[in-house]
Parts: sequence; C-alpha cells; structure tokens
Amino acid sequence: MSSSETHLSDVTEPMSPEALETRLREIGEARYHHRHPFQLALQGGELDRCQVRAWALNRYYYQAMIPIKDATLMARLDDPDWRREWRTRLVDHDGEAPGEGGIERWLKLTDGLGLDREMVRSTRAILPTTRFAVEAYTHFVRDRTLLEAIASSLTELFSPKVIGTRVSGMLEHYDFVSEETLDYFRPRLTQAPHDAERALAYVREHALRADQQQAVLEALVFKCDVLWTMLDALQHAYVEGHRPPGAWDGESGLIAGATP
Ligand SMILES: O=C(O)c1cc(C(=O)O)c2c(n1)C(=O)C(=O)c1cc(C(=O)O)[nH]c1-2
Repeated sequence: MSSSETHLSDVTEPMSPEALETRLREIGEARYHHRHPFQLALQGGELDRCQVRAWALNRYYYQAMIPIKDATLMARLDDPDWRREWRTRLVDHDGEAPGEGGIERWLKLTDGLGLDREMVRSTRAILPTTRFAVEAYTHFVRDRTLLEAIASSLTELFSPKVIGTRVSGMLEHYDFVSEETLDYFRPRLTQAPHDAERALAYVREHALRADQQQAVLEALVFKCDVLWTMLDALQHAYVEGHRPPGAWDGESGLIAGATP
C-alpha cells in the first residue's frame, strides 16, 4: 500500500476546488468499502444465507438512522434553499406515506431473506460495533461543523458503483435473492448521484481555506472508517465466528416457514 493510501498528507496551502475534488476521489478509491473483504465475499457469492441475513439485519440500523442524521443536519442549515434540497433525503428514506420509502424497502429485503420484521426493527440483535459505528456517524454530524457534516455524506459519490456490483453479484450467485428483494438499491442509483453532486457543490463552494479543506478530507476518511468498521464487525462475528454475546445467533427471529 502506498503512503498516500495510508496517510492523509496535511493541506498547507489552499487548493482549487478541482484539486480538492481529486483528493476526495483518491480517498474514496483507497478507503471506501468497495474494497472490504466482506463486500467482496458478498458480491462474489462466497457467503451463506445466514451471513447474508446478518449483513441485512445489521445494515438496517444504518438505514433507520440515516433520516435521523439528515434531520439533525437539516436543523443546522440556515438557508431555506439548502433545507429544501436536504429534505428530499428524508422523503427518500421515510417516504410520503406509511409503506413507502427506503426504510420500508430495506424491510422488504429482510422479509425476502426470511427475517422477522419485529426482530429487525427492534435492532436488539445487531452487533455492538454496528451500533457504535452508526452512532459515531450521527454524533459527528451533530457535533462537527456544518461543512464537515455535509462532507461526511460524500461517500455517496462512490456508492452507485459498489451497489451495481453488489446487486449483479448477488443476483448471479444467490438463489435466495431476487430483483424484488434487492429493490432497495434501484432508486439509490439515481438518488445517490444527485445527493452526492449537491453535497460536493456545497463543499467546493465553502471549503476555501486550507484548514477547511483539511477538515473536509478528514470527514470523508472518518465516514469511510464508519462503513469499513461495520463490515469488519460482520467479518469478525459471522465469517471468523467470533460472535459477541447478544448478537443474532443465525437461527432465531426467522419468519415461520423460512429456510433455516
Ligand atoms: O449500499 C451502499 O454501499 C451504500 C453506501 C452509502 C454510503 O456510501 O454512505 C449509503 C447507502 N448505501 C445508502 O443506501 C444510503 O441511503 C446512504 C445515505 C448516506 C449518507 O451518508 O447520508 N450514505 C448512504
């Protein structure tokens, strides 16, 4: 691994917006979860049904907390134009009515995998690391500058590619998933590029000083670490077999009639 991948070199002089964007994209290339072994195993068909269920169960907590994170961020935006822009994210996840939106579509994924909704929604069986990582993200957005909070969403610049690879790999390799089960991801392929483009425009416009640019780069590194850590936890518990006490046992909380 080259030093540019392992260390974030300090920003000493202000960069142009183009140079800043290049640095952000380099960070994504080196640190985004498209490189994680669990993601590679998921898309490569190397996981069993229990491991795929564990992924969907844990990722539900991320989905459920994203609108809370975005509501926190929105409350800090004093410009109505930006609030209007940001609120589409809430609608994307919560829908306009019960039964709509991204959280509901994620539950269709966990339904399709045979997981009981009450168990999924309660989040009681998720890994402690999943909880800590997702909370770290929501706290970061609450506590850091607005610029850093917005920059931390920039992982979405890289999500359409990993989603495309994940969906096609899962459809190819697992007979227990279908296009319908993976329907969550379809709208993300248009929502994510729109959201990321707006967040990037904000960052390019507002990160002008060297210290601001440094903070933006570090915010993206932080968010890559959040996503990476969530997959590390799944790898440790469900691939290497070190399941922490209280985490889903791979057997309970299944819908009646689901394949064990
Ligand atoms: O499937 C993925 O790999 C992936 C990654 C990310 C991301 O990069 O944070 C998000 C999503 N999906 C996603 O579905 C989503 O709604 C989302 C919101 C955000 C955010 O930080 O506000 N990231 C992501």
